[in-house]
Amino acid sequence: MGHIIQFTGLSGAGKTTLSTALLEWGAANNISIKLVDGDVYRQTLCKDLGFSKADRLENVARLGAYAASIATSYDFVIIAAINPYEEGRRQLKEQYNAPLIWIQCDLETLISRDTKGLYRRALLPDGHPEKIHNLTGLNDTFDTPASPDLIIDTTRTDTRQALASAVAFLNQLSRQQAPAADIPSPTYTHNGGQG
Ligand SMILES: Nc1ncnc2c1ncn2[C@@H]1O[C@H](COP(=O)(O)OS(=O)(=O)O)[C@@H](OP(=O)(O)O)[C@H]1O
Ligand SMILES: Nc1ncnc2c1ncn2[C@@H]1O[C@H](COP(=O)(O)OP(=O)(O)O)[C@@H](O)[C@H]1O
Repeated sequence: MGHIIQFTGLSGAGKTTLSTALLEWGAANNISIKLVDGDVYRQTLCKDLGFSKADRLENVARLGAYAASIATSYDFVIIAAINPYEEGRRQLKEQYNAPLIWIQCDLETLISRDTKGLYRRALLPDGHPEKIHNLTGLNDTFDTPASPDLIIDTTRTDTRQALASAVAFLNQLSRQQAPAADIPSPTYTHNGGQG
């Protein structure tokens, strides 16, 4: 049974970038990792869901159930969703023993990155036809994680540093929960990210 790990973090914080880096690292080190990315599964498994609190909690619950259903086939399954509510995070932790990694980033930096144009739209004046009224962290709830198992602040670190922290965490998790399995140190050479 592989470890299920949950991410939390605002849009643009770096959940997908870090996960992709982890997948590359895993492929290079014979560690099987499956990425369950909220943004992607909203096109399939969760395409009936919107962004109300109830729908976001349902979304995260479905991703958790899916991750659990495939966890025997991988060393790690990463749920990379915004996952904005403590209630949803606690549920994944209790049900699947899934540690929480907070991919943190200042709002100011997110607004300047704005890779998908969502922050620009959320900052439009009321009444504008393109305005988004429920963008997490800007005009919708993001509960501050009360007890994350790891915080990776992408405001101040580049992707390589973020990856090193995540790999160290996975390594520790393997040692704690399955002493026989050890994970090699990172040999990551990707140039993506800032800094
Ligand atoms: N209003 C609003 N708030 C937040 N996010 C929005 C919104 N509208 C669209 N998007 C896009 O949906 C992606 C978030 O999906 P998640 O499944 O991760 O969200 S959640 O965990 O259910 O809150 C998120 O993907 P990421 O940018 O990868 O985080 C956005 O691209
Ligand atoms: N340390 C870092 N870790 C991850 N992404 C970073 C980092 N520093 C800068 N970035 C950039 O931030 C953006 C994050 O986008 P993305 O990974 O799609 O975020 P999310 O999946 O959380 O919405 C990318 O353009 C990425 O290059």
